[in-house]
Formats: sequence, structure tokens, C-alpha cells
Amino acid sequence: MGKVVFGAYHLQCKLFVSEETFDWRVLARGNTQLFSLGQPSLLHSVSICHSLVSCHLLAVYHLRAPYLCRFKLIKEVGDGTFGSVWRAINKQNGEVVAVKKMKRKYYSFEECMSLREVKSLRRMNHPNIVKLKEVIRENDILYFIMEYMECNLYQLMKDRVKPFAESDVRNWCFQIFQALAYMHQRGYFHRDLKPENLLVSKDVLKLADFGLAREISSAPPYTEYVSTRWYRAPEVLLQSSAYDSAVDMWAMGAIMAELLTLHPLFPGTSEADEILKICNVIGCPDEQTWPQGLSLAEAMKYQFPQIRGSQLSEVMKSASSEAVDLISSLCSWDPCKRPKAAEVLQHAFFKVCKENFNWIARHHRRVHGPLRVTPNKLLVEYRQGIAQASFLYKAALRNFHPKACGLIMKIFFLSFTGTTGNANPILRHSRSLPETGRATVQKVSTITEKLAHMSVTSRTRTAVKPPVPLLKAGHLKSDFLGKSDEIPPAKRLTRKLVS
Ligand SMILES: Nc1ncnc2c1ncn2[C@@H]1O[C@H](COP(=O)(O)OP(=O)(O)OP(=O)(O)O)[C@@H](O)[C@H]1O
Repeated sequence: MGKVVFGAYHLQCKLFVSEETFDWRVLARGNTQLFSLGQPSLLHSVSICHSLVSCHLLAVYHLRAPYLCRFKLIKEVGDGTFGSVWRAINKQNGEVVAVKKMKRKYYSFEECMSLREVKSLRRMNHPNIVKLKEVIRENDILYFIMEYMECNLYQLMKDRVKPFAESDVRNWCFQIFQALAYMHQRGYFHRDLKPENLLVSKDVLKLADFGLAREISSAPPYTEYVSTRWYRAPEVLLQSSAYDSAVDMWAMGAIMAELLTLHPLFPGTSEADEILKICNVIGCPDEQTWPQGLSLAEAMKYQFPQIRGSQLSEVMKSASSEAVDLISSLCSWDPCKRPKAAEVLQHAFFKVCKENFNWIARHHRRVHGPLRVTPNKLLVEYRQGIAQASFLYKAALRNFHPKACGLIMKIFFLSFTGTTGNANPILRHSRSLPETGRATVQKVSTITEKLAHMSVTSRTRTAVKPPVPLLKAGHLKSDFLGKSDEIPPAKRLTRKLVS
């Protein structure tokens, strides 16, 4: 923090910009402006300097001290290969955040800023991509301050006995494919999609931990490509040097199937076993299905097992034909035959989501005027509204008080409809709503009705949790790279499958 005289500004700004924070407050003649720097660089300092000349610079100072002591670390919520993640509270404003503490040391801020995770995340602004709020380097340790999410998809799956409803899987995957379409259009691909990297809060899903794999391959000592084997595309398994966003599509096919069955689709115990597991399900590739794959295999002296494979519909007996069709196209041997994320959003499996999505956009335009946010953001807010309503309803059921009910109703109307009014504007337009959208709105209306007519009572839940099922990893040990890493059952929960 400090007053800046214009002559010294250039120097000072350079100094500031290489500090560990992004946001700056600029005081210009009693008028405080906030400059948010995309990525600190000299270029930014020069352009800010230019804009300041015209607004009579008085002072430039840090909006936030770039120190970790502003955050109180509460609990470790995740431990990955590269960092441990903590739930933390910003002591200044009470905001709950996630703090990722990187395991490697970083000796300069420039080194941190060149990390692909930082570069790519700073450029991503999408409701289904986890937000990177700050980057702090303190005592050579790098911390990412991110928005906090309640859990990841793997944690949701491991406590389940009954498969998720297809509508839940559809909603989650629709959100992730939107994030992927956004990201792929901007020239980035994730390369490490897995249930642990898909974070959930209420009904909203966000992509996390992306861009890292690329950084790993380019920054020694992390020289080898690392991603979780069960979701690794065949071209990567066969060591292709030219792969693209189709690797994310493969991973999504495997994740979708796992969500629908609660079992990993290709649980290989080694790279060779991974290919065997794939062949068991989709059959081995041939000249028609993937000629480049045969060349890749030949180059590394690998022979595909001659297996015809079972039908995907047999593996996923309760899944709809649309779900099976989408997963089989995503899990095509040939990356060129996998649909792009934007195409997936048009698939029959997502017809319902698309109708709701369009309805929400239309409804918003009719009730509130032109859209100032993307329809996807609206959809996320809409879902958050519903999730919030059902959460409040459950809370009220558990510990009900008549005064609290009135308050809950008000909060719900405020957050969901933007009004305190007695009538829900969404309900006023329900005649134009497609069937599924109407069902959702009716769900909300039932919740609010129940809240309104609830009597004073208190309930406790006595349901007994069924035992946690184990997902089985395969046992074959062969590996054409001479490695083997069978996973002992106790290690299942962390699923470190990176060979
Ligand atoms: N923003 C967040 N909010 C809440 N939990 C998070 C958040 N980001 C990550 N986590 C949790 O921490 C775990 C590890 O985080 P992350 O994947 O970013 O670390 P990593 O070291 O890159 O892991 P990996 O071994 O997958 O490369 C995640 O699986 C998730 O459960």
C-alpha cells in the first residue's frame, strides 16, 4: 500500500504488479476505481498507467494484502498429487473459500504466473468452472484461493448403493459439457477429467484442477504425462504425440457410465490392463474403426487382444437408449469419431435440459427484459434456487419454528424470484413451460406451499445407512510399459491411478 507520485508511478507499478495479488484500487480525485488485472504483467501496468493519466491519479494501493494470514484454514478437504486443499474463511469478509497449497516450492512469482493452471483458470469465466480468486506466494509456497465447493462427484458416488436417477446424471453432465464446450472453444482442454475433479455444491457442478496436466508435461521434473488411468483415452495410452480435446470426450463417456452404474467402466490395473478392459467392452479396433490406432500400437510393438467386446447396453442395463448411444459415441476408439462438446449438448440425451434451458432464457427475457447474463448462468442460478428451496424445506422440517418459516419464505422468494411478492413470477408463466420445466417449477411451488402450510413440529431422521459398496479395480498385472500398480482395497478412496 502506498501513495504514488506520478513520476515514480511506472517504477512503483512495476513493483506492485509483480506482487502476489490481482486487484488494485486506484484513487483518482475522490473517485475510487477498481482495476482487476487479468494477469500481472508489465503490459498491464503500462495500460493502467495510460488510463490513469486521464483520470488524475492520486494514489494506487493494494486492495488486499497478499498474505495468507487473511485466511483461517479450517479443515483439509482434499489431498491431490500436487497440492492439498483446505476449507478456509476469509477473516476480512467471512467468505468461505478453498485454499490449495501446492506441494512443490516456487522461488519466484513469475514462475507461479507461468503455471498453466493459473494462466488458463484466470482466463476462464464460466458458471461451471471453479473460480480462481487469488494466487499467493509466501515463503516459497504457492497457494490458490478458489471458490469453495462442498464435495466432488467421487465422494457422492462412494456413499451410494442405488444408482443416481438418470435425470440427475443428465443435469450434471449437461453442466460439465457446457464448461467443456466453453473451454475447448477457447483452445484449452482439461486432460485430467475424473469424478474427483468434478466438484458439486447443491445441484451445481464445476470443473476443477484443469490445465495442470499440460504444465506437468512441460515443466521438469514432472516430465511424464499424468492422468488418471481409468479415464485415459486410448490414443494417450498408446503414446500418441498428437492428441486433442477428444481425450476429454473419452473421459466424459467413462464418467457418465460410472455415474449411471456406480462402477468404473474401464477399471484397468495397469496400462495394458486398461486397454484390455476397453476391448472387453467395446471390442478391439480394426482397420475400419481406427487405422491410426493400429499404427500407434505397431510403433510400440503392442498387439491388441482379439476380443469382440460386449454390448454397452449389457454393461449398463438400466440406462436409457439415448444414454447408451451417447456413451458409445464418446467412447469411440478413433478420436475423430467422438462428438465435440458443443455437439454433445445437442444430443437426444440432453433434449430435456435444452428445453428447460431455452425456456428459462425465454422466460427471463419476457419477465425481466433482455438477458444480461448467459442463459447458462441463469440455469445455474435457477438450479441453485431450487436446491436452496429444498435445502431450506428440509431444514425447516427438521427444526421448524413458525417465525423462521416466514423468514425462509422471504429469503427464498428474494433469492429465487428476485421479488418479495406473493406470487412467483415463474409460476405466472407456467403455461408456456415445457413438461419437464413445469414439473420442476411445480416442485418448487409444492415446496413453498408446504412451507406456507407447515404446522409446528420437529422431526428427526432415523434412516439407517446401508453399507458402502466397493468399486472393484481389476487384478490383471501385465503392463506393456513394464509397470504394475494394482490398487490395494484400502487405497480405493484416494484412487491414485497415475501410471
Ligand atoms: N475449490 C474446491 N472446493 C472444494 N474442494 C476442492 C476444491 N478444489 C479441489 N478440491 C478437493 O481437493 C481434491 C484435490 O484437489 P486437486 O485435484 O485440485 O489437487 P491435485 O493435487 O491437482 O490433484 P490430482 O492428484 O487430481 O492432480 C479434489 O479432488 C477435491 O475433492
